[in-house]
Amino acid sequence: MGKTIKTLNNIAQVGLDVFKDDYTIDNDSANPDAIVLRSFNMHAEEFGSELKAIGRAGVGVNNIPVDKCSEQGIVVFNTPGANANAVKELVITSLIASSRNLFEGVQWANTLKGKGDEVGKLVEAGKKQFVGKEINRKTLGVIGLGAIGALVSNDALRLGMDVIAYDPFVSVNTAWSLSRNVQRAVSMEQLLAESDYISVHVPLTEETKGLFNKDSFQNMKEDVYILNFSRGELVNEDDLADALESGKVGKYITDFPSDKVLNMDNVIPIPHLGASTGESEENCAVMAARQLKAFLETGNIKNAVNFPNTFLPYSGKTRVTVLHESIPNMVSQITTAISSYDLNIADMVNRSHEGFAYTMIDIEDKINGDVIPNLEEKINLIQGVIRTRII
Ligand SMILES: NC(=O)c1ccc[n+]([C@@H]2O[C@H](COP(=O)([O-])OP(=O)(O)OC[C@H]3O[C@@H](n4cnc5c(N)ncnc54)[C@H](O)[C@@H]3O)[C@@H](O)[C@H]2O)c1
Ligand SMILES: O=C(O)CC[C@@H](O)C(=O)O
Repeated sequence: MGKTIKTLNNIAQVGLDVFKDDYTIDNDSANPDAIVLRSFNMHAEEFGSELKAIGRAGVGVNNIPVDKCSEQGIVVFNTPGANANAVKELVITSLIASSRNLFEGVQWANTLKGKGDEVGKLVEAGKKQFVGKEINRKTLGVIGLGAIGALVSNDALRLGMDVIAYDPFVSVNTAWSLSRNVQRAVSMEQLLAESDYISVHVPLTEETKGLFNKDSFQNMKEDVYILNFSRGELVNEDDLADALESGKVGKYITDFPSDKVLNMDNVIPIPHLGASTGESEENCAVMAARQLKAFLETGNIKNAVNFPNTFLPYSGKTRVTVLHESIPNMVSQITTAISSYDLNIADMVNRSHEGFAYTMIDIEDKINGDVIPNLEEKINLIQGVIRTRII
């Protein structure tokens, strides 16, 4: 049966092209099978009964009510690493450009328009206002060593910086990709105390909201430069205003300007350009679309943030997929329901992730279409089952 995809932001065409044949892209649909978005804020959205999956073409999912989605059996995907290079390039650019007062210098040079032959003389006289500092041999503190933090760390080392990093949950992938010359901070406090520049690359969660506050600013060196390409809410803006005013923070470079921050001195506001390259937008769109398509057609889950990665080779016969709570005795109740229709199981998989679980069971043959709604209903009645889909 045909499926409807709705987009809530501009999504690169090459990503939308993944949805061919049986798919319709309908941005007015009130009840799509899946939604693809970037930074659109979904917190006030109602979900249609057909909505099975949301694909975030990007990394941060703080714009999506993930808990509500889990409870309603809507799988939320993101695209880890797909825009990391784009963000890294802008972080490194901003690190150097802010150290050299490039943004302020360029802005000032533009004010000389119309000064005719005087321009050369004015430039030479005025440039002393913009004397900068070099990043070579300075210390960069990287908070969050995921896809972006690891790339930033490695490149900063290549540029001659010392790098100290903090991430209590560092993944095996990062550990493999990270230069051994990145120093591991034993605590946030150590990183804050030793860094001339701090770049933050953690998700916005209840735990990380306000990570930069009065106490953390106090721990930092005088005149530290902070780069925030993660999310604005990681920083307590009232405390930031004081830290900028006192000179504790020399510059705040942010990809997430707010009205408050725009009114502070020594802020470099960037209009959320971190992931805005053609390459990154295409990578994210294609990855999000492929993951959604695979899930809709086969039930396989890759890169969901609220349900476990789960893969079972798809035979094209009948597959029963069940999103459920991670509690005892679920698999046996589901298989009993299947057996009650005299159906033979060919293969199965069960995975769990932070309180939620996913079971996929392949039936030996294609099952009769009339059985499907009854079997679905029977499984849905099992306590702890969130959503059953028979493909
Ligand atoms: N500016 C942009 O356009 C842009 C683009 C991509 C991502 N982002 C933001 O950057 C964030 C990081 O992206 P990523 O691709 O590197 O994500 P990622 O998931 O690969 O890495 C995040 C890292 O943060 C670590 N972490 C979590 N909580 C932490 C804490 N309290 N202290 C230290 N480390 C902690 C995790 O262990 C993980 O290694 C995203 O969540 C998103 O908010 C912004
Ligand atoms: O879509 C974008 O341009 C930004 C995405 C970025 O904030 C992310 O979290 O991946």
